[in-house]
Amino acid sequence: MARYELVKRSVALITLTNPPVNASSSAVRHAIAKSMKCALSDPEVTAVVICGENGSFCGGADIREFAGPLKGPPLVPLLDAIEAGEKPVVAAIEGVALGGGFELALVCHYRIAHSKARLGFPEVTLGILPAAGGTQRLLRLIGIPAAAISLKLGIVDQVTEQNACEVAVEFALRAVAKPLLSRRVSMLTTRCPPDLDALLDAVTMQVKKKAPGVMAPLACIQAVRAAATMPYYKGIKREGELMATLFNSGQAWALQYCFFAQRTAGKWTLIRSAAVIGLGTMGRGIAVCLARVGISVIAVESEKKLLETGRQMVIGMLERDAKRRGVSASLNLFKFTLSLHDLKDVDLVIEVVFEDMALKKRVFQELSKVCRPATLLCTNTSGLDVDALAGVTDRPHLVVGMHFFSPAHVMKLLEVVCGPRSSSETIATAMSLGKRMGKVSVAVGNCPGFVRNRMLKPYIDQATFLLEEGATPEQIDKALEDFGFAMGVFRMSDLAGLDVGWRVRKESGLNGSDVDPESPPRRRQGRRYCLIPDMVCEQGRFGQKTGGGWYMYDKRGGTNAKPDPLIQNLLETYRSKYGIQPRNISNQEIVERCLFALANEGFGILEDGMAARPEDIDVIYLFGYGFPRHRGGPMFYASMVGLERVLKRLEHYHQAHPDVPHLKPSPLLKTLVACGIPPVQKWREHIKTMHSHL
Ligand SMILES: CC(C)(COP(=O)(O)OP(=O)(O)OC[C@H]1O[C@@H](n2cnc3c(N)ncnc32)[C@H](O)[C@@H]1OP(=O)(O)O)[C@@H](O)C(=O)NCCC(=O)NCCSC(=O)C[C@@H](O)CCCCCCCCCCCCC(=O)O
Repeated sequence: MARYELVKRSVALITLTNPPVNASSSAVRHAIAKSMKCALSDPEVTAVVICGENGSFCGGADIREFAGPLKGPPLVPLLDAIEAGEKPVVAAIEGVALGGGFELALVCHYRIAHSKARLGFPEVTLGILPAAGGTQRLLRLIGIPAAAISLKLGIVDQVTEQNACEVAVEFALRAVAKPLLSRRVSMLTTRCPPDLDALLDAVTMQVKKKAPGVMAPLACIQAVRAAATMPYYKGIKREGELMATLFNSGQAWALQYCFFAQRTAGKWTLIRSAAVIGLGTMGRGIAVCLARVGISVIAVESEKKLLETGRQMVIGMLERDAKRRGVSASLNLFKFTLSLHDLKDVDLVIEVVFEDMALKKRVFQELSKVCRPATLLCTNTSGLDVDALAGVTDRPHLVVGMHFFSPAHVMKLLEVVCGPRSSSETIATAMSLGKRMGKVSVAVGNCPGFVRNRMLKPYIDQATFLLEEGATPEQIDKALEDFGFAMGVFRMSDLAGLDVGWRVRKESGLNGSDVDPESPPRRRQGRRYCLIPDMVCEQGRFGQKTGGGWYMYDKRGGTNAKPDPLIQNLLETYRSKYGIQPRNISNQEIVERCLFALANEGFGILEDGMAARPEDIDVIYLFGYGFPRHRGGPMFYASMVGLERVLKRLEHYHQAHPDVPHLKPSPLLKTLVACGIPPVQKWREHIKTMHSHL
């Protein structure tokens, strides 16, 4: 509900995490209170920044909670305590700061707002008024009457086009040790026009004429009068009295009902029930995502023992998730079964069985027989041909890929994979289901690996080639982490597990018994191939889960990565076996080879029409691989470096490594350079092939 972390050593960053709009539910208020206590009592913390996750500061009080008994820490004392604190608190406002969200911003000592942020008090549309000090503080800040934009009014201290949170952290560091008294809005005196009574009377008349019989706007005017004529402690009391009258009024109930009715009416959905086949890690996560948004789920496994394990894990996840969100667990939405026949009435099925085409085809054939003709059939394959699966069904137009990322109930990204025969309605339904589950859904074409995994291959390949040439996993990771990734490629691979890639390489004939015995060393299928990842896996080292991978860990599942002499030894033996003279490799080369190869594949994807636009690729990398947001994503990063430079460096590296096709500059990159390097938003105009659905 709120994340607490220390940034720049001395700034406590409190991030509200209550999707979709970070409404200040009782759980959020509780988390804010706890985080503030932590920040104020920690001597290392000199300033605090409050922001909201996913581009939204806070949409105000959780209106749903108004229907029941009020629980959790009350907002007014919580906000008063923030304002009274002795450390500067800065609000970093992106998206919306509405109602209670705006009130939260007003008690912060400084406000940094993104230029597109929206601040305001829409309470009156809900039949109430801003009753957490909003009427009293805003007027003290901007006076009566007031009109114009926030910066001019002095509501915000800085407007930015950048990431508001990062700007706020820098701002907070500068605010340390500055006096706070004048920053406490409740301590200010309201600036009033001399003809206050006449002004308020005129406004009252207008309101009565425009909205006859409506109570909330009139109560707001009374609260304004209180702000103008009373000290804060009396004004806030008056605000509370007015709220108490409105809060339980039929008008407030009706208006709040309208708010939700309007949104419910817009929610025409095909998907009320779904099935998940396979209760491994992914299947369990997907099942939780579905149930979380009220979809009833039939969960299927092939064996009794697996079903029982899956059931217990799902229940545990649901209970933990519900506790975290302060709601009750929706266990009643679940049914667990061993029989596909139970799926005959569901609206949608997501297949999450083992990544084996023959097995998946059998499942899809069976689904074709048991499900009603309108049921959508989705696969969570991470790279297999969605159209080949569609081809074994009686409804290829209703087959689509829904590629979740692990852990599925946490990771925001969803790739909706459009096969050539998937209908527009099918794709639209999968996209809207993704949105409903709170995912960032991106439609992609049906090619091996789709977008994220297809691009990951050249990125990881470069990293392993650099190992062959003399680098260590630590050196490569450090260079990428300095670039901004939370984890370098090897630490990330250890976290994800090395065995999946190993199995995929075996299935593609790159390793194992299918390898052509005639192929020269370190070459497969006509191109350079690094054997080191396979050798690591052959030793049973699959990453964190086995206690060792590219690094060693203190235990299975450990997260503390330490350089492993065994890997160092393996690298040295490998290099001497293949006569490779190790060389010193610069961080610049590491970053360029990994990231330019990544972006180059992105250009290839655009050219093949497998992603609609560079922004889609960047969003996939921001939400599906933790690409550093301040770099914008791989395609934006390439544009910032300069496409001409990217092209030159790729040409240089390809010349040095002609057996690595991924380093050969893509024709689209060349075209963009040749036609004067248009901005990212215009690249689409230069793409010839476009997937019919994208
Ligand atoms: C934020 C928006 C602009 C976003 O718009 P968008 O179009 O992007 O998305 P949607 O509108 O579809 O919304 C998405 C989704 O989110 C839900 N939602 C949005 N806002 C809220 C919210 N505030 N609470 C709960 N849920 C919200 C929405 O329903 C959608 O859900 P779905 O399931 O359909 O996907 C736009 O959403 C928007 O404008 N939201 C409303 C913003 C707003 O009005 N905010 C003000 C809220 S009221 C408030 O903040 C009050 C505070 O001032 C004061 C609180 C103090 C309380 C003290 C109570 C004292 C009572 C005293 C009485 C005592 C008497 C007694 O003893 O009984």
